[in-house]
This record gives sequence, C-alpha cells and structure tokens, in this order.
Amino acid sequence: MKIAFIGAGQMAEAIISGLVEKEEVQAQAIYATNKHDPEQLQRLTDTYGIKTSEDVKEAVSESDVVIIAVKPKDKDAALSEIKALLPQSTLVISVMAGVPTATIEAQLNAGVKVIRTMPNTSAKIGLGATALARGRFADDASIDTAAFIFNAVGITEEIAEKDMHAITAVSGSGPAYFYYMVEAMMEEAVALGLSETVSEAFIYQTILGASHMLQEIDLPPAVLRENITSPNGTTEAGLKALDQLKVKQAIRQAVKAAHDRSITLGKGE
Ligand SMILES: NC(=O)C1=CN([C@@H]2O[C@H](COP(=O)(O)OP(=O)(O)OC[C@H]3O[C@@H](n4cnc5c(N)ncnc54)[C@H](O)[C@@H]3O)[C@@H](O)[C@H]2O)C=CC1
Ligand SMILES: O=C(O)[C@@H]1CCC=N1
Repeated sequence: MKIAFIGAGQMAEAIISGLVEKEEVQAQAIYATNKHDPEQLQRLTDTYGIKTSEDVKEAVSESDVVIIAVKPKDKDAALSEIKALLPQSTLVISVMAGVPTATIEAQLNAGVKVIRTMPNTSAKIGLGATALARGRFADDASIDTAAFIFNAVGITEEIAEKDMHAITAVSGSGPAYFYYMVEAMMEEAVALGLSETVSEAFIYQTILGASHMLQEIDLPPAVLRENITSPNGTTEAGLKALDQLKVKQAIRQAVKAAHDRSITLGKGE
C-alpha cells in the first residue's frame, strides 16, 4: 500500500514514526509533502527513510491512500491542489479536527471515498487512539484500510461522525491535559525541594502505573481513587484542595470547550 501525506507536521510525523517502527508499511511506500518547510521534509527522510517532496503531483498520483494532515484553515488550498491529481480509486483519509466528510467530499471529485479520523500524537510510540468515521461514499473496505493503517499505531474504533467532536475533545486533545497536570506536579515537586531528575522519574512512573491500573484492574476510577484515600490522610487533603478549587468542573469545562471548538473549526471559523 502506498500512502501520501499532505502536510508533514506533528500529527503526520507521529503516524509515520509509528508505521515505520511497526514495519506494517514500507518506508519507501510513504510519501510526505508540505508547504514552505523543506528542512522538515529532509529531516523526515533522514529519520524514517520515507520519500518526501514539496511537489504533491508524484505523491498523490502514485498513492492508494492520501492522508490530509494540514491544519483545518489550510484545507481549501490543500484539497484544491490535489483535486485534479487524485485517481478515483484513491482513498482520502482526513485527520483534520472538526472538518466534516461532506466538506471534504464537496471539494474533491464526485464519489470520492473519504474517511475522517481523529488520532492523537501517542501514535508516535504505537499507543495512539484513533476514531474512524466514514463519509458518504466510503465502504467497508475503506474503513478496513483506515483501520489497518491506524491499528499499526494504536487502537481504532469506528464511530458515528456526529460523535467526532466529543472524541476529539477526549482523546485528540486529551494527551495535552495529562501533560498539563504533569507540568503542574513537576513545578510543585521542585518547589518542595525534589530534584528535577527525581521528580520526573517518580511522576512519569506514577502516571504510567495509574494508566496500567485503569487498564488492567477491573475497578472504576472512583474506586481506585478511594483505595488510595485514607480517612484524614494525605490524599484526602490533596483531593480537598482540588475540590475547593473546582478542578473537576474545570476539567469538564476544558473538554466541553475543546468539543465546541471542534464544531467551529469545522465551520472554518
Ligand atoms: N497535533 C495533534 O495532536 C493532532 C492534530 N490533528 C490534526 O492534524 C492536522 C495537522 O496538525 P499538526 O500536525 O499539529 O499541524 P502542523 O502545523 O504541525 O502541520 C501541518 C503541516 O501542513 C503543511 N501544510 C500547510 N498547508 C499545506 C498545503 N496546502 N499543502 C501541503 N502541506 C501543507 C505545513 O507545512 C505543515 O507541515 C490538523 O488538522 C489537526 O487538527 C489531529 C489529532 C491530533
Ligand atoms: O488542537 C487541535 O486543534 C488538534 C486537534 C486535536 C489535537 N490537536
């Protein structure tokens, strides 16, 4: 399978890195293109052994799958550039937040097969989570192809397209919220006198352990939390501070804000 990436930034690199590492797709069967950043293209070639070019023509006309990985604001330019080059049989996969399949279909040739996805950057290490939604002309084979690509870099699930905004808020943006929490914990750990090295080692291991507990122990997060919280103990004191500052509501508001922004992004705002 030959895959062309239109847009070779953070998300494209995460997918490319995961794919090449897993050896599901040959590096030489991956073609990446972008705009105004030849250094990034050269770096991708040097790092992953893939083909790169600023000229989309060869990449698109030779590929079975074209992955649109530009920012939503750049979609019109990117889609109009590939429209005439795209063979009818090519599957178009979008990773763009918010952008409906109908918008992409309207800007390409009639009947084009489109799969909209929402991956996350953890694809880079094979631990991504990618939601898939089919466009009007996509069939089971289209979903199978998209699932093959994204299963190589994590888990996948087909969902209804209307749920894409919610999944974007939860798993597309989600890693950033955990990094934010780690940044805050690191800052206070150092303020309390721990070295950066010790803080990093213990906080990273703590988040890894908590994640594995959620995955491997058949208990809801609330029970796992209660198991750590001794009456009048340290955890209770910490959680009280979180409650007083309404952190739960703040996190819910963050997810809602990301969801709402996905909707407006999709409208081109
Ligand atoms: N970064 C993330 O965590 C995630 C990003 N996404 C989506 O992935 C897409 C890309 O995001 P990032 O990789 O973060 O952005 P980025 O800014 O790192 O990369 C965008 C790339 O598109 C290229 N580009 C711009 N206009 C172009 C054109 N007309 N033709 C070809 N290339 C063009 C740029 O040169 C750049 O390489 C966005 O639509 C975003 O919503 C989805 C899930 C997660
Ligand atoms: O912030 C964004 O718009 C993209 C989509 C999901 C994660 N990053």
